[in-house]
Amino acid sequence: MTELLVSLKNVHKRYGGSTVLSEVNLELRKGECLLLRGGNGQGKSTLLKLLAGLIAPTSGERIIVGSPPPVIGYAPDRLAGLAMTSADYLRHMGRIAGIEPRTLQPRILELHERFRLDPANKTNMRHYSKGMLQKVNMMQASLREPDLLLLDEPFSGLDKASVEHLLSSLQAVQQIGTAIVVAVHGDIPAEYLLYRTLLVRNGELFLEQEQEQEEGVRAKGSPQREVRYEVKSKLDERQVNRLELSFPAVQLAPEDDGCYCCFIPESGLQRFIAELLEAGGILLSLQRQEEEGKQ
Ligand SMILES: Nc1ncnc2c1ncn2[C@@H]1O[C@H](COP(=O)(O)OP(=O)(O)OP(=O)(O)O)[C@@H](O)[C@H]1O
Repeated sequence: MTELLVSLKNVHKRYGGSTVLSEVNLELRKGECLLLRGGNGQGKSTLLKLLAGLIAPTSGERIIVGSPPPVIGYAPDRLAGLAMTSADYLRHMGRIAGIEPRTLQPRILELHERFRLDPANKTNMRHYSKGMLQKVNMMQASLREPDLLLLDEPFSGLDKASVEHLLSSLQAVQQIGTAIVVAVHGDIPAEYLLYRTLLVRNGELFLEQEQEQEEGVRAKGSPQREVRYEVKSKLDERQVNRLELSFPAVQLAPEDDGCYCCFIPESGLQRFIAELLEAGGILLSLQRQEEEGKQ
């Protein structure tokens, strides 16, 4: 399995007399994406804050793995419109986070470019739209190139094009090995992201699904294309079981020559290969396929 970053072991959280989370056990690994779904007041934000280390469990443990420990970026559910520009805000936050000025400035420019905001915009953030504030919120969380990115309702206030753009940015972030946890109310059109979904209900976590979408995130007007990889490998039974457990949505089909073949969407390839090799499997061939997607 890929590297463990953070785990919660038998965590309970109470506010006053009321229990918000009970017996939460959760492991987050490099490069994975976890969607936390649930209605209002079910405990999603509380869980994100526990993972971020911003609040302590009432009982149970939060374990951080690695030396140096993983960098964690956290974007709360909303950012207040402050009387400063986005670049000034990020400069402040970067200094507080201990980023050196010569690294900070290019990082701020890069994040403005990634989230399509103008770094030279002199407008105060208090005049920003909800969507623009949401972007600055995520830029703040991404300042230190986090190993784990925790996002609370990042899509609220974003129009369709911005949601699609954010999803493709998250895909790029996941592909370089960053783990992402996103709290949302409903479903998200998370094409290309390989993720598993946990439902937070009455303080407990329920595994919903591991989702693998093969349709691409599409820029308006561009042709719709699906990219996937045909992976052929030599695996024993134990290795097949391990891969099936980690990637329930992927079918490992036995071939006549005793090898296994499966199709992996581009977004999940890196994680799948890492797991296959770590389990001791032998990679025989990898073939890229690109075809017209369905309308
Ligand atoms: N600091 C706090 N003090 C007391 N109660 C709190 C505190 N923070 C959260 N709660 C309560 O804990 C419960 C879970 O809140 P939380 O914000 O984690 O839910 P949520 O699933 O994120 O909800 P939403 O989707 O509405 O943001 C709610 O009943 C909330 O009122």
